[in-house]
Amino acid sequence: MAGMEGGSHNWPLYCDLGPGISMAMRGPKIDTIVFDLDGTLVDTAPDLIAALNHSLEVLGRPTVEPMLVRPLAGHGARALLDAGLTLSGDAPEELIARAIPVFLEHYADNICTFSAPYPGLELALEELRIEGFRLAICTNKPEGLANHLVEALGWAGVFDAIIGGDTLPVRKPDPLPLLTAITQAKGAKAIYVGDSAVDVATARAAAMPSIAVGFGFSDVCASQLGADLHIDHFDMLPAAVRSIIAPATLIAQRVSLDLDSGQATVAV
Ligand SMILES: O=C(O)COP(=O)(O)O
Ligand SMILES: [Mg+2]
Repeated sequence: MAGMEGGSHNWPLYCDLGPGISMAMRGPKIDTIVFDLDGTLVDTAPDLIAALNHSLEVLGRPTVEPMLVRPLAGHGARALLDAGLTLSGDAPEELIARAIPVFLEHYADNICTFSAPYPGLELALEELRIEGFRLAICTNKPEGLANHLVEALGWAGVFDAIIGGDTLPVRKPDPLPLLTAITQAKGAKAIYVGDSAVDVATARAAAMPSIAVGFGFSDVCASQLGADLHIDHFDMLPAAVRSIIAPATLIAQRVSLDLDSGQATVAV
């Protein structure tokens, strides 16, 4: 680890470890893993884009190639409709407003036709549960749709809390939905796992570490999202969680040994 060779180091050594790791060291112990939903737990893009294309057909507009709008799949109905309409001309507000209920009705009726959890997710959740973590969802998807999807996937009871984009007066990147998810899950502190820059910003605003997944909807590479760690497959998640928590525990213990003497140094 950078800066740990050579016997002892002046406080604060944790600065070498990145902002999320240093946040993990302060205050209560991490006991909860909170997940974003669209593009993180579940590949919902096919059903969202099917709802978009249905809405475009109803409006008499041409349908779109899924790959053209996939990066917007985690940005909500309005952004998808705006992009879908713009591709074939204009996207006036009045048309978007008319299309939103059409989109939402079709999506609600077909929420889990093609949507599927990302590979390795269920095993990773089980492993985290066995290690004693609480599990929660913090998504910008409307809460009703989030609950509907979770039930359709057979996940009733898997998560200790589900906070949607309309659960509170504010949504991500405001930290309140993430903090509320932790409180509702009866946790104290979390790592937030997400697929977008908004998710990383939310974790940062809540002073919590984040892990970015590289298989979601973002067109920015996961390593560039500013998260503390990034993973390409859910089988890497339990180790990523441990590697955020373990060095913090290790260093905190070594630092506390020397805090008694008033000399905040770390013995290696
Ligand atoms: O549906 C949305 O608006 C975004 O959903 P997400 O926050 O789970 O990515
Ligand atoms: Mg997302």
